[in-house]
Amino acid sequence: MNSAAPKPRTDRPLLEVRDLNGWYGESHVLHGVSLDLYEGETITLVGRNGAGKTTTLRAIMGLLSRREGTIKISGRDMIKVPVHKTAHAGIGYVPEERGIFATLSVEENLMLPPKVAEGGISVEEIYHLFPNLAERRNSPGTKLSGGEQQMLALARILRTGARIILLDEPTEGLAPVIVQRIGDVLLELKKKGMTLLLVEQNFRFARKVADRFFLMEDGHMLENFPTADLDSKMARLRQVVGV
Ligand SMILES: Nc1ncnc2c1ncn2[C@@H]1O[C@H](COP(=O)(O)OP(=O)(O)OP(=O)(O)O)[C@@H](O)[C@H]1O
Repeated sequence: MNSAAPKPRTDRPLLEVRDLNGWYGESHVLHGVSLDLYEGETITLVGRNGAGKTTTLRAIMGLLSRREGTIKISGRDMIKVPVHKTAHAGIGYVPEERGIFATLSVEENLMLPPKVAEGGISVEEIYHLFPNLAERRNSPGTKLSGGEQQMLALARILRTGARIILLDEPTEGLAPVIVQRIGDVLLELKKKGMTLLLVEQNFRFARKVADRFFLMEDGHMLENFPTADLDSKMARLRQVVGV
């Protein structure tokens, strides 16, 4: 468990979301969501199915039909930035469905997104971090296991130069040994100073990597607390999330 004392919050968050509202068409889904994410920190959004976790990630990336509120990266307001320029602020999104191109090889999938910011992780480093991707670099996407697809989806974003990575349910449907491997990779990325925003239902996994938990319900952010408080919050989480 990550029980390090929370660092004093005198610095500015790398990602700051204030009073974010989001819509799918006419359907108002996010109601004033706020969160802050500090450089090098990992936070996890938790909540029932339909609470608005994925929508929060999509709203941050500008992938909703309508959003209102404040989203700042390093103090720069992103709401008015065109969607195709969002990634240039050094933020990357790994969606739940992973989006691996079945007919392309591992390496082609990896090289597909352009580099959008300085300091991306090199292909050599990526293959060092994910040795099974190196072994399978010429295999087509169709031949990859779910775990390999998840690693490739993450690796592909790391190469772009993103320093803030939004990861939607990275362990969903994966065997325990692969979940463990993904946890180790995320801890490696934390050591490299990456800033991570996870959506995750697997608490045992999340407590290993997250510094704080953010609890959502019905499109609202209820509260956040450090991972050290997770045990004392379990009854509340059972009530809100149904774990
Ligand atoms: N493309 C869409 N069009 C319309 N409504 C949507 C769409 N996607 C999600 N919703 C609705 O938005 C609300 C929030 O969904 P969201 O996917 O963000 O929840 P979640 O907390 O990520 O849960 P899950 O784990 O089930 O994905 C739900 O009521 C859902 O039905």
